Amino acid sequence: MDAITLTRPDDWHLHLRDDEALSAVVGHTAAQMGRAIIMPNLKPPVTTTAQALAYRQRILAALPEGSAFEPLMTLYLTDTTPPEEIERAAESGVVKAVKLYPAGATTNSASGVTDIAHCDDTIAMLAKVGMPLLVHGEVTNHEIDIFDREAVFIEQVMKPLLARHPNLKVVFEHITTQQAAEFVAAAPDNVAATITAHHLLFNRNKMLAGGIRPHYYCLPILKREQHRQALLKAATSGSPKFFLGTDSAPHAQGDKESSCGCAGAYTAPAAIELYAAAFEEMQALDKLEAFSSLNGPRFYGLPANADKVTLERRSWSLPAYYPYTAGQHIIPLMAGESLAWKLKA
Ligand SMILES: NC(=O)N[C@@H](CC(=O)O)C(=O)O
Ligand SMILES: [Zn+2]
Ligand SMILES: [Zn+2]
Repeated sequence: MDAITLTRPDDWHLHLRDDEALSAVVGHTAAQMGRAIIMPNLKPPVTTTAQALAYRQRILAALPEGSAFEPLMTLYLTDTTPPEEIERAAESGVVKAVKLYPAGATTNSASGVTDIAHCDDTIAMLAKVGMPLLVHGEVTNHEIDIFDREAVFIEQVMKPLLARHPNLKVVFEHITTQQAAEFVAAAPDNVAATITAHHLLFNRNKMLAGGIRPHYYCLPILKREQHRQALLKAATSGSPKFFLGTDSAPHAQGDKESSCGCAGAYTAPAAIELYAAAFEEMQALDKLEAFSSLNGPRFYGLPANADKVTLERRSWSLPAYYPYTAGQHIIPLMAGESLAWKLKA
């Protein structure tokens, strides 16, 4: 097979940042994706519908001329988000989901939720209006080993949350473990998951063996091979519960290559090509369209994109870097390495 035609994909988990950084990165996603769920972890975070509307305008203003890319906005849940904010969000038609960051779990999560019990009425309102709760699923108890934080989260937070709110739509974001893949596969239809390309392609050896590679450091952290295999199996299973979410998370080179480097992998410029590589590894390219373009809209209650894209089998190399904010570069995942598939322009 030398070409594959797909319904245009969407990215159900994306970081676009703001200002100069936003302008530097948004075109990479807009060249591939019809829509993306935009993460709200700005500094300060996007906690109100009014802020989400204003952020959406800044994204639209930063898009390349003529782009039809549609940003789908989210709110950042805090201990004090009132249920009325969820009603406003639902009425806006522009905010599509609310994001739960356990306080301290990841980049810009300091204002996140300290105890989910504080949010019970607000989460009940989400269930009532049918708006998904997107979850960064890692515990923040620093006594728990970093490689175990997702599996422990399922037991300590996810299961009690769903027991309390059985109809709540939940997206377990960027799953990285066999436990999460199996949990979502067995859960009722109101529970789904996004999977990144990097967690499908790499295990922790890529980051840690033969030298430390900071551009592969992201949260949740890359796990051992057994978990990668479970994610590949889930993504290519044909189950509508699993869909594309790159978690493309740009950070300046200097902030990654540091004695205390930031978490986040930059995959937006080659997003669909990276997923194609993972699906090809499983000889499951025939399952790529459902994962990339159909399952996500179905879960969010939106139509699939009307246009198509074509991937061609053509070897190309990712550049060593992309320009970022003044004087800074971003190093993409697989910088300088080659990929077998290329999206036709
Ligand atoms: N994934 C990451 O490693 N980083 C994300 C935050 C997140 O999605 O947890 C970021 O905003 O940089
Ligand atoms: Zn996250
Ligand atoms: Zn993210």
